[in-house]
Amino acid sequence: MTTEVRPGLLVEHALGYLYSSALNTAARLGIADHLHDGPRSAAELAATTGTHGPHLHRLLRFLATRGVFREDDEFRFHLTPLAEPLRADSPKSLRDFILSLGDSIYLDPARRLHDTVHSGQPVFEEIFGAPFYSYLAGDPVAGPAYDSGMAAFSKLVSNDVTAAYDFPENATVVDIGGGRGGLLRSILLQHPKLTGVLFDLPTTVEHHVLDEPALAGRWSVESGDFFEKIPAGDIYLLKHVFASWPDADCARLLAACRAAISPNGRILVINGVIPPGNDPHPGKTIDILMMTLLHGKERTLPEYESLITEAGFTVSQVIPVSPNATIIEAVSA
Ligand SMILES: C[S@@+](CC[C@H](N)C(=O)[O-])C[C@H]1O[C@@H](n2cnc3c(N)ncnc32)[C@H](O)[C@@H]1O
Repeated sequence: MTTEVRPGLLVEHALGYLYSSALNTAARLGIADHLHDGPRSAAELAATTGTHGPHLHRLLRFLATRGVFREDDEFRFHLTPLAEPLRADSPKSLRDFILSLGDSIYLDPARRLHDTVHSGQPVFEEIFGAPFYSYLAGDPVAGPAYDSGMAAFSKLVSNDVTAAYDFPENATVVDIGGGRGGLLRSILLQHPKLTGVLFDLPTTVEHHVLDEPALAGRWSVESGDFFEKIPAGDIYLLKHVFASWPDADCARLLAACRAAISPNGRILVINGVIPPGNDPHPGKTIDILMMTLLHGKERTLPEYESLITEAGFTVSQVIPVSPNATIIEAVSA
Protein backbone atom coordinates (compact mmCIF):
# COMPACT_ATOMS: atom_id res chain seq x y z
CA MET A 1 0.00 0.00 0.00
CA THR A 2 1.38 3.43 -0.94
CA THR A 3 0.51 6.51 1.07
CA GLU A 4 0.30 9.90 -0.67
CA VAL A 5 2.93 12.28 0.68
CA ARG A 6 2.50 16.01 0.13
CA PRO A 7 5.46 17.23 -1.94
CA GLY A 8 7.87 19.26 0.16
CA LEU A 9 6.61 17.89 3.47
CA LEU A 10 9.92 16.32 4.48
CA VAL A 11 11.80 19.56 3.82
CA GLU A 12 9.20 21.44 5.88
CA HIS A 13 9.82 18.99 8.72
CA ALA A 14 13.57 19.57 8.42
CA LEU A 15 12.96 23.31 8.71
CA GLY A 16 10.63 22.81 11.69
CA TYR A 17 12.94 24.88 13.93
CA LEU A 18 11.76 27.96 11.99
CA TYR A 19 8.21 27.28 13.13
CA SER A 20 9.33 27.11 16.73
CA SER A 21 11.32 30.31 16.31
CA ALA A 22 8.39 32.10 14.63
CA LEU A 23 6.05 31.06 17.46
CA ASN A 24 8.51 32.36 20.02
CA THR A 25 8.85 35.65 18.14
CA ALA A 26 5.06 36.11 17.98
CA ALA A 27 4.86 35.40 21.73
CA ARG A 28 7.63 37.92 22.48
CA LEU A 29 5.91 40.59 20.38
CA GLY A 30 2.57 39.96 22.08
CA ILE A 31 0.83 39.60 18.69
CA ALA A 32 -2.04 37.54 20.16
CA ASP A 33 -2.73 40.24 22.75
CA HIS A 34 -2.85 42.88 20.02
CA LEU A 35 -5.41 40.80 18.09
CA HIS A 36 -7.69 40.24 21.07
CA ASP A 37 -9.96 43.18 20.21
CA GLY A 38 -10.25 42.31 16.52
CA PRO A 39 -8.30 41.67 13.32
CA ARG A 40 -5.43 43.95 12.30
CA SER A 41 -3.13 44.28 9.33
CA ALA A 42 0.57 43.48 9.57
CA ALA A 43 1.29 47.20 9.06
CA GLU A 44 -0.87 48.13 12.06
CA LEU A 45 0.70 45.41 14.17
CA ALA A 46 4.17 46.52 13.10
CA ALA A 47 3.42 50.10 14.16
CA THR A 48 2.25 48.85 17.57
CA THR A 49 5.15 46.47 18.13
CA GLY A 50 7.89 48.63 16.60
CA THR A 51 8.77 45.98 14.01
CA HIS A 52 9.31 45.95 10.23
CA GLY A 53 5.89 45.68 8.53
CA PRO A 54 6.73 43.50 5.52
CA HIS A 55 8.83 41.14 7.64
CA LEU A 56 6.10 40.88 10.25
CA HIS A 57 3.61 40.09 7.47
CA ARG A 58 5.84 37.22 6.29
CA LEU A 59 6.17 35.89 9.84
CA LEU A 60 2.41 35.90 10.40
CA ARG A 61 1.67 34.42 6.95
CA PHE A 62 3.98 31.54 7.86
CA LEU A 63 2.33 30.98 11.25
CA ALA A 64 -1.10 31.07 9.59
CA THR A 65 -0.10 27.97 7.59
CA ARG A 66 -0.27 26.05 10.90
CA GLY A 67 -3.47 27.63 12.22
CA VAL A 68 -1.70 30.13 14.48
CA PHE A 69 -3.50 33.32 13.35
CA ARG A 70 -5.53 33.55 10.11
CA GLU A 71 -5.17 36.06 7.31
CA ASP A 72 -8.39 37.21 5.57
CA ASP A 73 -8.96 38.54 2.04
CA GLU A 74 -8.27 42.09 3.24
CA PHE A 75 -4.84 41.06 4.57
CA ARG A 76 -5.90 41.41 8.20
CA PHE A 77 -4.79 38.82 10.75
CA HIS A 78 -7.24 37.21 13.17
CA LEU A 79 -6.73 35.44 16.47
CA THR A 80 -7.51 31.70 16.16
CA PRO A 81 -8.36 29.14 18.86
CA LEU A 82 -4.82 27.75 18.53
CA ALA A 83 -3.28 31.22 19.01
CA GLU A 84 -5.53 32.21 21.94
CA PRO A 85 -3.18 30.75 24.65
CA LEU A 86 -0.39 32.99 23.30
CA ARG A 87 -2.22 35.90 24.99
CA ALA A 88 -0.63 36.92 28.29
CA ASP A 89 -3.97 37.29 30.08
CA SER A 90 -5.79 34.33 28.55
CA PRO A 91 -7.12 32.05 31.32
CA LYS A 92 -5.33 29.26 29.44
CA SER A 93 -2.20 31.32 28.73
CA LEU A 94 0.85 29.35 27.64
CA ARG A 95 2.85 32.48 26.78
CA ASP A 96 5.37 32.14 29.63
CA PHE A 97 5.89 28.47 28.82
CA ILE A 98 6.41 29.15 25.12
CA LEU A 99 8.80 32.00 25.92
CA SER A 100 10.78 29.79 28.29
CA LEU A 101 11.01 27.05 25.61
CA GLY A 102 12.99 29.55 23.52
CA ASP A 103 15.70 29.85 26.20
CA SER A 104 19.21 28.54 25.59
CA ILE A 105 18.76 25.95 28.36
CA TYR A 106 16.50 24.11 25.91
CA LEU A 107 17.83 25.18 22.52
CA ASP A 108 21.55 24.55 23.05
CA PRO A 109 21.08 20.92 24.20
CA ALA A 110 18.55 20.33 21.37
CA ARG A 111 21.24 21.26 18.84
CA ARG A 112 23.35 18.40 20.27
CA LEU A 113 20.64 15.72 20.04
CA HIS A 114 22.92 13.73 17.76
CA ASP A 115 25.55 13.48 20.54
CA THR A 116 22.89 12.45 23.06
CA VAL A 117 21.64 9.66 20.84
CA HIS A 118 25.21 8.44 20.35
CA SER A 119 26.26 8.45 23.99
CA GLY A 120 22.96 7.78 25.77
CA GLN A 121 23.78 10.76 28.02
CA PRO A 122 22.20 14.22 28.28
CA VAL A 123 24.43 17.04 27.03
CA PHE A 124 23.09 19.73 29.40
CA GLU A 125 25.78 19.33 32.04
CA GLU A 126 28.59 19.41 29.48
CA ILE A 127 27.23 22.66 28.01
CA PHE A 128 26.21 24.48 31.20
CA GLY A 129 28.68 23.00 33.71
CA ALA A 130 26.07 21.68 36.16
CA PRO A 131 23.13 19.25 36.17
CA PHE A 132 19.84 20.78 34.99
CA TYR A 133 18.15 21.61 38.34
CA SER A 134 21.42 22.66 40.06
CA TYR A 135 22.10 25.04 37.20
CA LEU A 136 18.58 26.51 37.41
CA ALA A 137 18.85 26.90 41.19
CA GLY A 138 22.05 28.91 40.74
CA ASP A 139 20.95 31.15 37.85
CA PRO A 140 18.83 34.16 38.85
CA VAL A 141 17.41 34.57 35.33
CA ALA A 142 17.09 31.03 33.91
CA GLY A 143 15.73 29.57 37.19
CA PRO A 144 12.72 31.88 37.63
CA ALA A 145 12.02 31.78 33.85
CA TYR A 146 11.88 27.96 34.03
CA ASP A 147 9.64 28.01 37.13
CA SER A 148 7.30 30.53 35.58
CA GLY A 149 7.11 28.49 32.36
CA MET A 150 6.34 25.30 34.33
CA ALA A 151 3.69 27.16 36.34
CA ALA A 152 1.98 28.30 33.12
CA PHE A 153 2.13 24.78 31.66
CA SER A 154 0.71 23.26 34.85
CA LYS A 155 -2.01 25.86 35.33
CA LEU A 156 -3.72 24.45 32.25
CA VAL A 157 -4.55 21.20 34.03
CA SER A 158 -4.59 22.13 37.74
CA ASN A 159 -8.36 22.55 38.03
CA ASP A 160 -9.08 19.47 35.91
CA VAL A 161 -6.70 17.31 37.97
CA THR A 162 -8.31 18.63 41.16
CA ALA A 163 -11.81 17.88 39.87
CA ALA A 164 -10.90 14.42 38.57
CA TYR A 165 -9.70 13.02 41.90
CA ASP A 166 -11.87 12.15 44.89
CA PHE A 167 -9.88 13.84 47.69
CA PRO A 168 -10.81 12.77 51.25
CA GLU A 169 -12.33 15.34 53.63
CA ASN A 170 -9.51 15.76 56.12
CA ALA A 171 -5.96 15.09 55.06
CA THR A 172 -2.59 16.69 54.48
CA VAL A 173 -1.64 16.91 50.83
CA VAL A 174 2.09 17.25 50.15
CA ASP A 175 3.12 18.45 46.70
CA ILE A 176 6.62 17.07 46.22
CA GLY A 177 8.60 18.99 43.61
CA GLY A 178 5.45 21.12 43.48
CA GLY A 179 7.06 24.10 41.76
CA ARG A 180 5.37 27.35 42.75
CA GLY A 181 2.36 25.50 44.18
CA GLY A 182 -0.32 26.11 41.53
CA LEU A 183 -1.78 22.60 41.79
CA LEU A 184 -1.78 22.64 45.60
CA ARG A 185 -3.48 26.04 45.52
CA SER A 186 -6.23 24.70 43.27
CA ILE A 187 -6.76 21.63 45.51
CA LEU A 188 -6.90 23.67 48.74
CA LEU A 189 -9.28 26.21 47.22
CA GLN A 190 -11.71 23.48 46.16
CA HIS A 191 -11.38 21.42 49.37
CA PRO A 192 -11.62 23.73 52.41
CA LYS A 193 -10.92 20.96 54.97
CA LEU A 194 -7.61 19.87 53.46
CA THR A 195 -4.25 21.23 54.56
CA GLY A 196 -1.21 21.33 52.32
CA VAL A 197 2.57 21.36 52.24
CA LEU A 198 4.50 22.63 49.24
CA PHE A 199 7.95 21.06 48.93
CA ASP A 200 10.55 22.03 46.33
CA LEU A 201 14.02 23.56 46.05
CA PRO A 202 14.49 26.82 48.03
CA THR A 203 14.83 29.07 44.96
CA THR A 204 11.57 27.70 43.53
CA VAL A 205 9.30 27.86 46.61
CA GLU A 206 10.47 31.44 47.19
CA HIS A 207 7.94 32.54 44.52
CA HIS A 208 5.04 30.35 45.67
CA VAL A 209 1.42 31.28 44.90
CA LEU A 210 -0.25 30.10 48.15
CA ASP A 211 -0.36 33.41 49.97
CA GLU A 212 -4.02 34.36 49.71
CA PRO A 213 -6.78 34.95 52.29
CA ALA A 214 -8.96 31.95 51.31
CA LEU A 215 -6.09 29.60 52.20
CA ALA A 216 -4.97 31.27 55.42
CA GLY A 217 -3.66 28.83 58.05
CA ARG A 218 -3.99 25.75 55.83
CA TRP A 219 -0.60 25.54 54.16
CA SER A 220 3.10 25.54 54.81
CA VAL A 221 6.12 25.62 52.57
CA GLU A 222 9.22 23.47 53.04
CA SER A 223 12.30 23.33 50.92
CA GLY A 224 15.17 20.94 50.42
CA ASP A 225 16.24 17.90 48.43
CA PHE A 226 13.42 15.38 48.02
CA PHE A 227 15.91 12.53 47.90
CA GLU A 228 16.93 13.40 51.47
CA LYS A 229 13.73 14.38 53.26
CA ILE A 230 10.02 14.27 52.58
CA PRO A 231 7.52 16.10 54.82
CA ALA A 232 4.96 13.91 56.64
CA GLY A 233 1.53 13.72 55.03
CA ASP A 234 -1.38 11.61 53.76
CA ILE A 235 -1.51 12.31 50.04
CA TYR A 236 1.69 12.83 48.11
CA LEU A 237 1.52 14.52 44.73
CA LEU A 238 4.35 13.83 42.29
CA LYS A 239 3.33 15.82 39.26
CA HIS A 240 5.70 15.91 36.30
CA VAL A 241 8.50 14.87 38.62
CA PHE A 242 9.35 11.30 37.55
CA ALA A 243 10.00 12.32 33.93
CA SER A 244 13.19 14.13 35.05
CA TRP A 245 14.72 11.05 36.67
CA PRO A 246 15.96 7.58 35.70
CA ASP A 247 14.28 4.52 37.22
CA ALA A 248 16.83 4.20 40.06
CA ASP A 249 16.16 7.76 41.26
CA CYS A 250 12.38 7.33 40.97
CA ALA A 251 12.80 4.22 43.16
CA ARG A 252 14.79 6.28 45.72
CA LEU A 253 12.09 8.94 45.73
CA LEU A 254 9.33 6.37 46.20
CA ALA A 255 11.31 4.78 49.05
CA ALA A 256 11.62 8.19 50.73
CA CYS A 257 7.85 8.68 50.33
CA ARG A 258 7.19 5.23 51.77
CA ALA A 259 9.23 6.08 54.86
CA ALA A 260 7.36 9.35 55.49
CA ILE A 261 3.76 8.70 54.38
CA SER A 262 0.94 8.05 56.90
CA PRO A 263 -0.27 4.38 57.20
CA ASN A 264 -3.25 4.74 54.83
CA GLY A 265 -1.57 7.32 52.64
CA ARG A 266 -1.73 7.51 48.87
CA ILE A 267 0.69 8.68 46.25
CA LEU A 268 -0.59 10.37 43.11
CA VAL A 269 1.89 10.20 40.26
CA ILE A 270 0.65 12.71 37.69
CA ASN A 271 2.20 12.79 34.25
CA GLY A 272 1.45 12.26 30.60
CA VAL A 273 1.54 8.55 29.74
CA ILE A 274 2.99 7.46 26.40
CA PRO A 275 0.41 5.40 24.52
CA PRO A 276 1.32 2.54 22.18
CA GLY A 277 1.27 3.20 18.42
CA ASN A 278 2.54 5.83 16.03
CA ASP A 279 0.16 8.69 16.72
CA PRO A 280 1.58 12.02 17.88
CA HIS A 281 1.49 12.53 21.65
CA PRO A 282 2.98 15.41 23.69
CA GLY A 283 4.81 12.86 25.86
CA LYS A 284 6.77 11.62 22.85
CA THR A 285 7.95 15.18 22.17
CA ILE A 286 8.74 16.08 25.79
CA ASP A 287 10.65 12.79 25.98
CA ILE A 288 13.19 14.14 23.46
CA LEU A 289 13.60 17.26 25.59
CA MET A 290 14.20 15.07 28.65
CA MET A 291 16.78 13.07 26.73
CA THR A 292 18.92 16.14 26.03
CA LEU A 293 18.51 17.74 29.47
CA LEU A 294 18.44 14.97 32.05
CA HIS A 295 18.73 11.25 32.68
CA GLY A 296 14.94 10.96 32.91
CA LYS A 297 12.32 9.94 30.37
CA GLU A 298 8.61 9.90 29.65
CA ARG A 299 7.05 6.50 30.36
CA THR A 300 4.31 4.10 29.28
CA LEU A 301 1.72 2.89 31.78
CA PRO A 302 3.42 -0.52 32.24
CA GLU A 303 6.68 1.34 32.99
CA TYR A 304 4.98 3.44 35.69
CA GLU A 305 3.28 0.34 37.09
CA SER A 306 6.53 -1.53 37.41
CA LEU A 307 8.29 1.42 39.12
CA ILE A 308 5.42 1.63 41.60
CA THR A 309 5.09 -2.07 42.37
CA GLU A 310 8.83 -2.55 42.77
CA ALA A 311 8.76 0.19 45.41
CA GLY A 312 6.19 -1.77 47.47
CA PHE A 313 3.05 0.06 46.35
CA THR A 314 0.05 -1.12 44.31
CA VAL A 315 -1.57 0.89 41.54
CA SER A 316 -5.13 1.38 42.78
CA GLN A 317 -6.55 3.74 40.13
CA VAL A 318 -5.56 5.23 36.78
CA ILE A 319 -7.46 8.40 35.87
CA PRO A 320 -6.70 9.98 32.47
CA VAL A 321 -7.27 13.74 32.71
CA SER A 322 -5.53 15.17 29.64
CA PRO A 323 -2.72 14.10 27.28
CA ASN A 324 -0.24 15.69 29.72
CA ALA A 325 -1.84 14.49 32.92
CA THR A 326 -2.92 11.00 33.92
CA ILE A 327 -3.34 10.43 37.66
CA ILE A 328 -1.83 7.11 38.77
CA GLU A 329 -2.86 6.43 42.36
CA ALA A 330 -0.61 4.15 44.43
CA VAL A 331 -1.28 2.70 47.88
CA SER A 332 0.90 0.54 50.11
CA ALA A 333 0.90 -3.08 48.90
C1 LIG B 1 9.15 19.42 35.96
S1 LIG B 1 9.05 20.40 37.40
C2 LIG B 1 7.41 20.05 37.98
C3 LIG B 1 6.87 21.11 38.87
C4 LIG B 1 5.42 20.90 39.31
N1 LIG B 1 5.21 19.65 39.99
C5 LIG B 1 4.51 21.01 38.11
O1 LIG B 1 3.97 20.00 37.66
O2 LIG B 1 4.38 22.13 37.60
C6 LIG B 1 10.05 19.47 38.55
C7 LIG B 1 10.20 20.17 39.89
O3 LIG B 1 11.04 19.37 40.71
C8 LIG B 1 11.84 20.23 41.48
N2 LIG B 1 13.04 19.50 41.92
C9 LIG B 1 14.04 19.03 41.14
N3 LIG B 1 14.96 18.40 41.90
C10 LIG B 1 14.53 18.49 43.18
C11 LIG B 1 15.05 18.01 44.42
N4 LIG B 1 16.19 17.31 44.47
N5 LIG B 1 14.36 18.26 45.55
C12 LIG B 1 13.20 18.98 45.50
N6 LIG B 1 12.64 19.45 44.36
C13 LIG B 1 13.31 19.20 43.21
C14 LIG B 1 12.15 21.36 40.54
O4 LIG B 1 12.59 22.53 41.20
C15 LIG B 1 10.83 21.54 39.80
O5 LIG B 1 10.01 22.48 40.43
